[in-house]
Amino acid sequence: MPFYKDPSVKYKPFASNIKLQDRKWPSRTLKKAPRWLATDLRDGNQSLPDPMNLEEKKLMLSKLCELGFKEIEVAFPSASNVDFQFTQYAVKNVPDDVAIQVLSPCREPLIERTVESLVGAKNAIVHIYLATSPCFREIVFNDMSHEDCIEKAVKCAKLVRSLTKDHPDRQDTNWSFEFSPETFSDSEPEFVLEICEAVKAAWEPTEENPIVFNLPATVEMTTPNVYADQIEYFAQKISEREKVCISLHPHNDRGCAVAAAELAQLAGADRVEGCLFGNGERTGNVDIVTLALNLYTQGVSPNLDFSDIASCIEVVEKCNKIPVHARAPYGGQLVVCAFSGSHQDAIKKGFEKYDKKVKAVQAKEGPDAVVPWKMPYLPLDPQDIGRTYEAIIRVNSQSGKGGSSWVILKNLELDLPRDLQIAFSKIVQNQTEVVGRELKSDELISLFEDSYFVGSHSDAGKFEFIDYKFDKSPKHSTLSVKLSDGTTQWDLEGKGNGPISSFIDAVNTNFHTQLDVKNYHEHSLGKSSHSKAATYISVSHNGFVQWGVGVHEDTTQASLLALLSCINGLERANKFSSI
Ligand SMILES: CC(=O)SCCNC(=O)CCNC(=O)[C@H](O)C(C)(C)COP(=O)(O)OP(=O)(O)OC[C@H]1O[C@@H](n2cnc3c(N)ncnc32)[C@H](O)[C@@H]1OP(=O)(O)O
Ligand SMILES: CC(C)C(=O)C(=O)O
Repeated sequence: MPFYKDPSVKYKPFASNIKLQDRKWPSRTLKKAPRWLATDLRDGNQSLPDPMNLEEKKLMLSKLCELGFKEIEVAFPSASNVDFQFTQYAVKNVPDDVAIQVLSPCREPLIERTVESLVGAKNAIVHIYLATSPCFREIVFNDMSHEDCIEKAVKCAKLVRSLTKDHPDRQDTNWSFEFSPETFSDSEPEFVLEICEAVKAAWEPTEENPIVFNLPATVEMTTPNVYADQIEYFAQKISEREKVCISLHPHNDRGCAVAAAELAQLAGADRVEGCLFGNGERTGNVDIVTLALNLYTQGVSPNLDFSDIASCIEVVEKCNKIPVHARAPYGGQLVVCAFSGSHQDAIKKGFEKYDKKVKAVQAKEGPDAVVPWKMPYLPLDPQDIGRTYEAIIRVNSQSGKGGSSWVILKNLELDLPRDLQIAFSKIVQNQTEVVGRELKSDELISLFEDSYFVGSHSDAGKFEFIDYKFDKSPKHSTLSVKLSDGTTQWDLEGKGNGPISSFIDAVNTNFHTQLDVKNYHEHSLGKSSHSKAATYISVSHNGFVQWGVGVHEDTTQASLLALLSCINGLERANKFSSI
């Protein structure tokens, strides 16, 4: 098959059929959430290679309710017994404020079976569809005329009416009605209006219980601005607008479903149908997670709760048996991760500034005060959707010092001084090249502890710390320190104006070395009275610089451990011998 040099011989550009005067949507912004309809159990389910079994359907339904959906399309009840029975399960089990929606084609026996499945529901929406576009009328319905199409839709609307709101035995249910002119976006706009007016007249909606006209981009065929124009045109022209709820049902064939849904809401739509993480026919239905969190990050409540996105992903993956893409907006595993050095640097600095601001504002205004989010590379605070900060920064060969020091800070609470960050990042870089992949957090932590002999690794070097005694005098302090290498024990003594200089004196005198302290940093760990001190020291010896880290409840011992860490580092690099 050729990939055409001139595709216009085969594909014609979408001929926009809208003559919209004075369009309003381009200058509007989204200020409130739409009514949402989750169709994971219908459009989502019908497109799965392995449709959900009963247990999976129950799990999905319960998750959708928990997320806060108030309208859920649970099935196509005339398709199978499983769909029928599941609708009855939903009737009995959804909370009273949730409306169950089901779908049927415009085929009378199927409509009857569909409505039967809803008997006993508190709130039910019967949804019927009929394709209206020239392509479908010609190909699927064998040249069905406009008139025949309208007649069929009206007949079915009347049938639904007689089986629901006009049925004397079914008055305990709050019945609503939805009509979808399927393939709306490829249909003649005037014809869509004509068929919807006829269906509306047959149903006779009220302001309190409007009819839902769901206007699907059954197949996405053009740019989202055209869909927005089509919706604005319909919204302008349909009569009794207050008795009509305009619903969107965008598919994602061109990858623009989210944009199309957003622009079409600006154009006047009230409601959006979609699926979690964009499951659905072909490329999927519009992704409701993205739409909702797009609103959230603009400061608009989506009226859906994604505070535990991980459990949402877990349910979606279990029920659909399709993984959520690692780059799916907001939820994807990699979307809050930065591997590259400059991104990590910016995020690390961003968190330092933000945390400082939060502390200052909360000290002034109380612990519940919230600071507006301003963070390079992260449009959403990962904590808001239940993701931990540890996952944000991950380290591979593209990372710089900021990434590995962030992981150490978040896991060990060690706030490494800049020069130590640089020294450690060289060790990390070397290791990522050796293994040829990302280093996981626990590998980085081990690498750090091994390199600087901290924590449980403090015994890994040649010298082990046994004990010390420090006599402070105004002129010259004296330090006695016991070290061991497992076979020999050294009792060293040195003088200086503090424990560090005394230790250096003790080592230089005993081992005939010329150690010189270059850097010293210290901070406390933890907030309790048992908090520890973390000390970072670098020493030079014969032009070679080695960093060491010491952590201990006793500040002096923390410094001595850091010095011993330096000596063990020098020893390991064969740099700890006298000249
Ligand atoms: C865009 C959408 O997602 S629409 C929803 C689609 N979902 C599904 O189809 C899932 C459930 N469907 C099913 O299980 C089956 O299709 C059933 C049980 C409903 C019907 O099965 P069948 O009777 O075997 O019909 P079949 O599946 O072949 O459907 C095609 C028939 O429906 C007709 N049809 C298609 N859409 C509609 C409609 N909206 N209204 C009326 N008839 C329609 C077609 O013209 C065709 O009729 P024909 O056989 O006279 O040519
Ligand atoms: C039934 C309708 C709403 C549909 O699924 C579509 O057009 O994609």
